[in-house]
Amino acid sequence: MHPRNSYRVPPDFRELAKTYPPLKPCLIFQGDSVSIDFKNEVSQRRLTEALLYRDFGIALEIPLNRLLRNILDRLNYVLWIQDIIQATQFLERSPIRGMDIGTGSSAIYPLLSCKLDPHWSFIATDVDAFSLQSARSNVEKNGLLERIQVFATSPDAPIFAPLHADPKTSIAFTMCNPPFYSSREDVAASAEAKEFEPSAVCTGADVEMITPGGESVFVRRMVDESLQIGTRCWWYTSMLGKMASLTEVISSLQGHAINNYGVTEFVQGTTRRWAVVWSFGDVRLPDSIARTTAPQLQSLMPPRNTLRQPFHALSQNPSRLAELLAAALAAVEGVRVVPLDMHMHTPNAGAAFTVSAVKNTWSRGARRRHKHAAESKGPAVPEPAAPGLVCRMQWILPDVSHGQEGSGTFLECQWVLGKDRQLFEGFASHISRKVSEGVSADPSD
Ligand SMILES: C[S@@+](CC[C@H](N)C(=O)[O-])C[C@H]1O[C@@H](n2cnc3c(N)ncnc32)[C@H](O)[C@@H]1O
Repeated sequence: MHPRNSYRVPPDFRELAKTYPPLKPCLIFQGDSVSIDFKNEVSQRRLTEALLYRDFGIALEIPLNRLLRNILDRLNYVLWIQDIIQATQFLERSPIRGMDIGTGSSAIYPLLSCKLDPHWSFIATDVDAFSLQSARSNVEKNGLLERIQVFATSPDAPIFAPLHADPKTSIAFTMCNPPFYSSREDVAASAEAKEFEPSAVCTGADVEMITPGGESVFVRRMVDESLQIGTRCWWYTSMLGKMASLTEVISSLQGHAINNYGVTEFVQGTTRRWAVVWSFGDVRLPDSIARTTAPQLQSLMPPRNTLRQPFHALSQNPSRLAELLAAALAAVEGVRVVPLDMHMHTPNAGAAFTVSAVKNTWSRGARRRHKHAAESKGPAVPEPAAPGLVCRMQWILPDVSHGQEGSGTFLECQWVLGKDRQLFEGFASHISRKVSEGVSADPSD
């Protein structure tokens, strides 16, 4: 579960019903304990409505013939999108506009997101007339008509129809909980497999749950379409309910040479869901957002954007480490180095710098080419204006409260911006080597 998801423990149903009286008839009293019947569709909906009302001030009516099983996984997904935007907001300043593909009758993602962040707005699409009407009414009931635009589309139209309709529109992200199954038989087979799960109520309409080829085909259509939309959307994302679909979507991204992507896993009880993110921009996500530690997913993970080199010597002398790092950075020609106050964000962070480089000036080959150009006195080649690499270099100092990983001293290089992985890895290894040389030459340890 996402660390900011507050639903780690079951609610006090009695108290909840006091705040939201329509839940009262659903309460089941057994001695001192109070619960509800999770297999009862009405009870489930009242519980979801009650939590949304109490915790987010959202007034919602969930029709009995449409899906909204629980909000825990919906909240997990919204919080992960928040993480992505917050980590990369140096480019996408507020206001932030997102698009929810297949918003459903509740418009749950736009409502939750807009209640959590007053700077966010949404385009919310769907193909189902009933859901569109119900979504509009829920948006209106919550006074969010100015921030959530409900957009009717059709199954044959492009999935990102609103971006096609207006080529000037650009957005920060897309999100989607796609129809999951490929057919009624697929729904039945899945229900059978879940026979013994305690809360296996699934009462969606066919249009919500079924799409030709299932979720994998739907999301791979998104990948194909995103090639045309490109950087008019910074972060394309989708939820996935089957591990096999995740494998197929990642393989589609790799097939299109989309290397700026990430995967996360949402675990809730025995249920696992995944979400995938990709981008054509050059902003790189921290590994904490784009990679999971789940062993069975490692083969699907993108390469690391954070490289760590252990340093045991001088671990008791953070100010000397800071000097060595500053000196190694200062010795690289043509890079801009800005010191950062990382202590505000990471308690065990030592000295930290943001480094921007227009091009490779540090490798032996680059230095040789530079010397040759200077000697030949030919016409000056204009420098590119934008940096080809931005990264954050910092010391991570021992911190016993952070378990094993926090118990050593590391030089960390986090890729923040750029298209060229070799440039990033080459720079990280150059600085690491220079700092190592400085540490070895230092008589004080
Ligand atoms: C699994 S439901 C998700 C509903 C809601 N987002 C939620 O999480 O509760 C999938 C939704 O996608 C809609 N849908 C199906 N095909 C679509 C398409 N091509 N474009 C937009 N929405 C579509 C369905 O009508 C349905 O509302």
